[in-house]
Parts: sequence; C-alpha cells; structure tokens
Amino acid sequence: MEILKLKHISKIYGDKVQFSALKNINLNIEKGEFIGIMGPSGSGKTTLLNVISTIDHPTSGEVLINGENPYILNHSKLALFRRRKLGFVFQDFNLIDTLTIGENIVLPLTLDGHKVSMMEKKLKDVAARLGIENILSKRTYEVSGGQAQRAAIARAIIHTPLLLLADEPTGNLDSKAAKDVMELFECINNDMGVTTLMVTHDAKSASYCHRVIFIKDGQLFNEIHRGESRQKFYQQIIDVLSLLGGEEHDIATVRF
Ligand SMILES: Nc1ncnc2c1ncn2[C@@H]1O[C@H](COP(=O)(O)OP(=O)(O)OP(=O)(O)O)[C@@H](O)[C@H]1O
Repeated sequence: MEILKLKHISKIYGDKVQFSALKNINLNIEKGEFIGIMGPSGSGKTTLLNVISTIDHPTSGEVLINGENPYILNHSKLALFRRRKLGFVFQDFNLIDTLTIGENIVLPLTLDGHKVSMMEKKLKDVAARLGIENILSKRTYEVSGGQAQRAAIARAIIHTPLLLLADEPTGNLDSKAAKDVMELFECINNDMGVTTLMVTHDAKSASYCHRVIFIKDGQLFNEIHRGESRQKFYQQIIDVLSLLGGEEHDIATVRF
C-alpha cells in the first residue's frame, strides 16, 4: 500500500527571477518503508521535504498521502491533517523550553484535546519504548542533545503518524548519540511499522534506511536499496555520493 505518491512535482521559487528547485519528481513510498534522501547542498532536499510535509505548495504536480491530496484542504483542515497524520523531527529538536520534556512529548495530544488519563498512558508507553522515562520532568536545558532528540522523536510518534518526516535528525549530535538515534528510528520503523522519510548528509545515518534516494539539481539522480549488510550499503552510499560530487563531508571516508 502506498503511503506517499509524488506525481510530476515541480517547484519554482521567485517571481521575476525564477529558480527551478524541483523538476518533475515522481516517487512512490510504500507503507513501512524507511527512506533516506541525500544530495549535495542546494540540490532540493529541504524543498522536497517541505512539499511532502505540506509546508510549501508545489508549483505543479500532485502530492498524495495515503491517497489524499492535502493541498486541497482548507487552512484549518490542513493543520489538523499535519497534526494527526504526520510526525516531524528536526535537526535542532524544536522543543519548547518553557515546558518539561513530558509536556513537550504530549503536546500533539494536548492540542487535539485528548483526555489526561489517555495522554498519561501514551506518554508512559512511548517514554518506555524510547528509554526516556527518567527525564520526563526535566527541562529541555537539563538534558543532553541525544536525550532531547529522543524526546523530539517521542513527540513525533506519540500519535502513531502515517508518515514520519525527519530533517537532518543527527546533524547536531556526536557520533554515539547519532548512532543511538538511528537505532531508535530503525526500531520505530521495525516494531511500530511507521513509514519514515529522512533527509540527511550523513552516509552512516543513511545506511540504516531500506532505500536511499539521491537528488541532484532538483531531479532524481539515483536510488539504491539495502541488502543484508549495512556496512556494504554504507560503502554504496559513499560511492554514489562521490559520483554526485557532493561536499567533502558528504563523502567522508570514515569506516565502522
Ligand atoms: N525561498 C526560496 N527562494 C528562492 N530560492 C530558494 C528558496 N529556498 C530554496 N531556494 C533555492 O532552491 C535550491 C534548493 O534548496 P534546498 O534548501 O531545498 O536545498 P538542500 O538540498 O536542502 O540544501 P542543503 O543541503 O544546503 O540544506 C537552492 O538553490 C536554494 O538556493
């Protein structure tokens, strides 16, 4: 079953001086897939994520999420659609400093007016799954980057979204915390079956995905599928990035 379908998506920025950031993108993502999007700086990754996450209208083409075109919804229905069907994880966590970690995690349910008892149960379940029960009453400045990102992931999945979207989720983490966070994404995908789409510059993070799609100059360049070995997949990712002519940190030679 298709969770996401992009049909002939193009995005042109600007009015008098125009820039074509996405050119005729076609993409199908099946339920339960874990997809990485990679490409050099300026290739259109964030633009693509914004179009999928209903933040930025495509100039032409159609986005279907679970068969539904969110762009035909009115403003309030679109806000509800985003809150109920999608989950977002950002590079800089986007937690609210005036709330505790627990309050941050239940925010999507609070906004939807759920019962306190139900929210408490869901919070308990998700915190146990993500191993963050001991930081729920802390403030955002009292936890590490890795813990903050775990909390942000908990907030993104507490309502079991149809599609989890992540923009450079390991970009602000050291390598140990990045590994923990990627293992968490892998678990969420495997155990809960949450379809996940992640933009990343990091080949190691991308090697956790089932499929990595490369874009260049706003067009699909290539896609590769993971086999049994994550190590081999990592090397394949590095090879495609070299072909793409990415930045130095896109083609890191670190081995693991
Ligand atoms: N609001 C905008 N107005 C005009 N041009 C834009 C706008 N946003 C992005 N662009 C251009 O569109 C292209 C794609 O940008 P985008 O941010 O999607 O790339 P990216 O692959 O995410 O880059 P990075 O890896 O550096 O974040 C770039 O050339 C960028 O300058």
